[in-house]
Amino acid sequence: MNEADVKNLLSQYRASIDNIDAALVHMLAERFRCTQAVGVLKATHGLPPADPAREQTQIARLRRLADEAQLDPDFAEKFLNFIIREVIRHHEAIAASSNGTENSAASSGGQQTS
Ligand SMILES: C=C(O[C@@H]1C=C(C(=O)O)C=C[C@H]1O)C(=O)O
Repeated sequence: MNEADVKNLLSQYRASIDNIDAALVHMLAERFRCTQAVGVLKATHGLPPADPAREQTQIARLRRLADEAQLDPDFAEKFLNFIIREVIRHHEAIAASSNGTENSAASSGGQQTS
């Protein structure tokens, strides 16, 4: 393979990587939009920000899916835990702010400002 072919192939891979990164951002934005609404629901009804039993179910499922997809299950677990920790931080902030109705997902677009 000559230098021009290598450059061409590299830029093709990078175009796919850029598309995948964009999809990840959009998927994460949608996920956080949902979890912000869950945070408001929980705060309004006095439910705790974290649900460790639900998390265990999600982790077990994601590890299975990762394994099937030839993705390292440990990496998948770490990635999910990283996201969940951030969600719980948002839920704690929502619960701390009045009764949770003012800091709604609809009004903030799912984005945490603090
Ligand atoms: C979103 C929730 O709140 C927390 C965040 C979770 C998540 O980001 O998937 C899962 C469980 C909870 O600890 C929920 O209870 O469903």
